[in-house]
This record gives sequence, structure tokens and C-alpha cells, in this order.
Amino acid sequence: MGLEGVEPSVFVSDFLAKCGGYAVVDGGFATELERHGQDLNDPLWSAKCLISSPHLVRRVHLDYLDAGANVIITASYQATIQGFEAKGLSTEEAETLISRSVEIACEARQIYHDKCTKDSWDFLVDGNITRRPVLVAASVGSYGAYLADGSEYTGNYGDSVTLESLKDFHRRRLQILATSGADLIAFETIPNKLEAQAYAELLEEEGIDIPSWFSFTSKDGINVVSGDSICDCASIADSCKQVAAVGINCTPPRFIHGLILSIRKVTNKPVVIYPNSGETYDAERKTWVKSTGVADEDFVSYAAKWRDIGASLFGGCCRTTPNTIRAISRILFDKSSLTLSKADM
Ligand SMILES: C[S+](C)CC[C@H](N)C(=O)O
Ligand SMILES: N[C@@H](CCS)C(=O)O
Ligand SMILES: [Zn+2]
Repeated sequence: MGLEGVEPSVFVSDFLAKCGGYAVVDGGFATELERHGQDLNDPLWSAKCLISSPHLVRRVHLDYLDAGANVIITASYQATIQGFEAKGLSTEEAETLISRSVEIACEARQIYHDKCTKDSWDFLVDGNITRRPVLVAASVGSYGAYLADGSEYTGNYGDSVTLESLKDFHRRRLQILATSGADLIAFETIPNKLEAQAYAELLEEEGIDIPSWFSFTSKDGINVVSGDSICDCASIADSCKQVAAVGINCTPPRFIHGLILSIRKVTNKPVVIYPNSGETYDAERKTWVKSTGVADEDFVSYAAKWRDIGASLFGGCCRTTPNTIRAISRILFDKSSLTLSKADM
């Protein structure tokens, strides 16, 4: 789709208007691959399926489209040139796999729309079938995702990692994703201010002409995971004209309310929220462990509250499923039941 001269903020506000004021983002991508039987205990994590099972990558996008997603996020979170090369692939093969992640999501959208047209599934406006708007967001996981040690949940990259080294790390993949047919870039699970600054400078230097969102992770509801202030991080996103939305992902639901209020203090850009289930990630075993304390399983019921304090795009991250997304969609658009049982997660 591309910006074609449209301001990023206008592009997203038009999209939100077409969706009915709010948009539904998809849910845990890797989680759904695991539910389809994939073992992701690998340095490439979900990106390994771009090599071994692209048909499942397409299947997962279709699962989320069937559940009501308006934004599907590509399998490129942990797909990096450096990561693929470490597996013995050539640079060219790595670059092809990265663009392929976007092509597969676009194919899924086409399949979904063709099916809807055939079955007249989408809503009717004045007797005409209207397609549900669907954007393909190309995922850029943080440098910590590539490290494959869970450091997107700490943001501690050590002193050798600088603004320039982060820009060099991300540059080529960003160029590929921005020219691969995606509608926007989703910078996900950003753990610190340095990486947000690196992304903002790269967007400017590379003249990236599709909009982006910046989405941070937090483990206390006050700061991002590194301890940097969420307001400082969101301000970087606010100052970058190519950033069309700012928010939080892969963070326990109980922290989201306060984070939205903090983000709102420093930006009027739309807020995107896609929390995880509230469980804790064990990076060594690459598995999730149930946390004690607050029951986060019913977080879908919070979505209406997050909407009321100013968020606009809602989905789920790790350990959420198409059922979570179906329930979010129902709540946002006031369809039937407002409750979600644990079984729905
Ligand atoms: C958002 S985390 C669950 C992604 C996986 C992590 N980068 C790892 O490789 O262990
Ligand atoms: N888009 C990625 C984010 C991981 S935190 C996924 O859903 O697997
Ligand atoms: Zn996640």
C-alpha cells in the first residue's frame, strides 16, 4: 500500500476510521505456531518456520484473520540476516526469507479476502459487501530478540552496544521489510531508550516511506524493562514523523493501564496495546512459566477500559491465541458476550 504522500498519522487515522474507530491486532504468533506443533527451542525461535514450514506461517495468519484481526504481524520478529547466516544460510538467502515473511502475510490476506468475497462473510453496507480492512505489519524484533537469551525483557545490552552499532545491526533488514509490500513496520518489544533512538534515526536516514509503530516492554508499569522512563521512550516516538502509533506489547496486562496514562502525557499519536498473558518467560528453556499473584487470564475484559483511557489498537502478544483476539473483537465492537473464560485463552 505504501504512504504515497500520505502523512503517517493520516494513514493510521483513516485506517482506524475504516475499522470503526478501533483496530484489532493479532495475537501471539510464536504461540500459535507452537499450538500447531512447532518446537521453537532454537536461536531463530519463530523465524525458523520461515525455513521449515512457511505453510504454517500462512496458516497462523489465516487463524488470526478468521478471529477478526485488522492488523497481522509478520514472522520476521527474530528473522535477521545475522541469525540466518549463523545457521549457514547465505546473505541472499537470508534477505529472501525476510521479504518472504511479508509476502506470506500478504498471501494470507488475499486468501482471506477471496474467501470472504466468495462466502459474503464480511459486513454489508448499503447492500454492498465491504472488506474488513487488514494491514500487514512487518515485525522488527529488538536486538535482544536476535540474542535469543530473553534480553528483550531486560534491555541490558552491555557497554559495547552503542547507538551506531544498533543502527548498523537493524539497517539492512529494515530496508528489506520497508520495500517488501508491508503496510507498516511494527518495532516490537523495544526494551530501552537507546534502541528507540536508533530506530528513529534509521527511519529518517533511510527515508523509510511506510509508517511505523514503536511498541515497548515493561515489567513494572512505570518504566520500560531497562529502567528507562516510558515517557522518555514515548517522546522519542512522538518526535519521529514516520511513527504513526506508540504503545506496549509483551507486557503483563496488569501494568497496561498506568502505561497508557504515561504515554498519553507525551503524545497524541494513537496508542497500540498488545499484552502477553502475564506469564513469565524462561529464556534458557524457551518456555513460559505461570506467575503467581494477579490473575491476568481475564485481561480481555480490560480492553474496554484501555479503550476508554485512550488506546486505539488492541491485540495480544505471547501466550494469547485466536480466541483471545475473537474476544477482544467482541468487546471492542460490543458484539454479544463480554466475558472470556480461561478456556478462551
Ligand atoms: C518475546 S521472547 C518470548 C522471544 C524469544 C526470545 N528472543 C528467545 O529467543 O528466547
Ligand atoms: N510478533 C511476535 C512478538 C513476540 S514478543 C510474536 O507474536 O511472536
Ligand atoms: Zn510477546
